[in-house]
Amino acid sequence: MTEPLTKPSADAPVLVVAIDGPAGSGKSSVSKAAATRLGFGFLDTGAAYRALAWHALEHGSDTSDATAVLEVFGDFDYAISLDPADRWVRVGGTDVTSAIREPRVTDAVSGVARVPAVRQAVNDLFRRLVASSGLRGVVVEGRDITTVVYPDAPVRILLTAAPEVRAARRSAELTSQDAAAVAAALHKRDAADSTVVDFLSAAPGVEVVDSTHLDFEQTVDAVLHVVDSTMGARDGR
Ligand SMILES: Nc1ncnc2c1ncn2[C@@H]1O[C@H](COP(=O)(O)OP(=O)(O)O)[C@@H](O)[C@H]1O
Ligand SMILES: Nc1ccn([C@@H]2O[C@H](COP(=O)(O)OP(=O)(O)O)[C@@H](O)[C@H]2O)c(=O)n1
Repeated sequence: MTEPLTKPSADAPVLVVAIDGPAGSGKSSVSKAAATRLGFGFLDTGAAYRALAWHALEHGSDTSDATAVLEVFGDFDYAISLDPADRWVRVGGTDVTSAIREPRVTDAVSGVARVPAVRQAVNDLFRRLVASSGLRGVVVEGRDITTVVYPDAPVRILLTAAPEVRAARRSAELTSQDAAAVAAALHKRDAADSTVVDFLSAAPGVEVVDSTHLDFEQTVDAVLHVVDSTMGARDGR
């Protein structure tokens, strides 16, 4: 299935595989693996909201105050790698790849993601990053990618898993933190985020991949199966 990374011609559209889902469903890790197998780029959109939350905290701003968030958004200089083999995130030249995963950022992120003007501006940025990537395809993952950012993407998937399974996976990843606290923070963030976008039910035309009873490789295969069958149907295969 692997194809050359670059586009066949400069004006060919970038093929977008749009993946949504709640926290801990595997969006980031599964999308990265799927992108690698497809020879595509990978865009983690949550990293932009996390980086903005980090930036606001650096300024000592109140991330629950929309006016304060908009003020720091004014000098938010954001850059991200689309290369699944070399992931990095920078704000104003500072590498924040690890810092944006810290609990203080995770706790603050839903506040900045609630501001409509921020969402509109970062969504435009995502589309520009993908369109100018020069890549043949990009797997784009987040909360509103299948519905708001790329409602017309040729492949749209909602990746989901039972809440207790998602909490257990996130706790297994964050071994230095108390498991009950990690689970509580994840459910609290889902509740806050779901007031902004519906990422728990699939919009018309969106395929559901439920990984509750699948291991990691089986989940990647299930996503690639949707890509293959959707593209095959589109190409008349
Ligand atoms: N199907 C799966 N089975 C087991 N572990 C998984 C599966 N999918 C993802 N994981 C693991 O669960 C954790 C959370 O996945 P992640 O990609 O960070 O989710 P999200 O981006 O949706 O928050 C990671 O440690 C990842 O390796
Ligand atoms: N497309 C997106 C992506 C993330 N987000 C916000 O950014 C936060 C962090 O996203 P993430 O993808 O890193 O979170 P996880 O699902 O990986 O835990 C989410 O909790 C949302 O508040 C969003 O609003 N829209």
